[in-house]
Amino acid sequence: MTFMMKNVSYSMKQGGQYRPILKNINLSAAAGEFVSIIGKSGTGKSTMLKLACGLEKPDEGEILIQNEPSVPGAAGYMPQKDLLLPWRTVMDNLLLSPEVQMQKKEKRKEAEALLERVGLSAFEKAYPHELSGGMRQRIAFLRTLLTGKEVLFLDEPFGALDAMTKKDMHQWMAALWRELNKTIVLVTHDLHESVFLSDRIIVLHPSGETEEIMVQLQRPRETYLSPEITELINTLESRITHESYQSIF
Ligand SMILES: Nc1ncnc2c1ncn2[C@@H]1O[C@H](COP(=O)(O)OP(=O)(O)OP(=O)(O)O)[C@@H](O)[C@H]1O
Repeated sequence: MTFMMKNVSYSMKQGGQYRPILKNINLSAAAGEFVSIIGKSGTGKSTMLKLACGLEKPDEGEILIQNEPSVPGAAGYMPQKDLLLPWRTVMDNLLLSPEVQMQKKEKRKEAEALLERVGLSAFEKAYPHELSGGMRQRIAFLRTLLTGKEVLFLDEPFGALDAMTKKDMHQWMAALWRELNKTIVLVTHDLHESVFLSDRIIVLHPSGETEEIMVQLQRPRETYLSPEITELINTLESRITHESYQSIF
């Protein structure tokens, strides 16, 4: 497995007391796999990603990226907010990460090629405020890609986009993922998005338990709500709200 979380538990200090957030989590992704994490708000999805990429340490358990303990920088991470620096151009934003800065010359060439590949070359010298929301998210994703990591953790990258732009982004992401053969773990609230993009979907319950649903739809997938897609979305919705997974804490 390219990414693995084994028996991970994590609690957080809230109001002077530690409260368990994640309990005994087991999660993995094989090389080139696309895995989504869904679940009610506050169940700990973003926390799971921060643990996965080494930004937080678990109370118990083990987290491995390509068979090595996860440390910051072992994987690519795209946080919820795109965090493009407003005073830097698109190119300068792309070259921002410390690991990219170390090989700036090669990475600039790679960045140019990536911009070309996704049709954004004309915006190399633009500033973030000159871009649409969808473009900003594309640039933020390219910045994560430029780190050259095999495993990428994406926290709700399309959450703030309107429905039409989101649909375009889903197709864009699906095509790019297929082409680049990266391992992607995505947190999302959008069930259609999880079905459209994923090989496997993990439902994180308020109890801290997880449940796994395989998506066996052929690729490339329909962008409209076909009966198969609708059925899967309904299944996911019923799993998220399932009675037997009420909080045990
Ligand atoms: N800095 C913090 N200090 C204390 N508690 C926190 C902190 N950040 C998050 N939490 C708590 O940890 C729990 C999990 O938060 P997290 O953001 O991981 O959930 P989530 O499933 O990603 O939520 P959402 O879907 O709303 O983004 C929540 O109950 C939240 O209140």
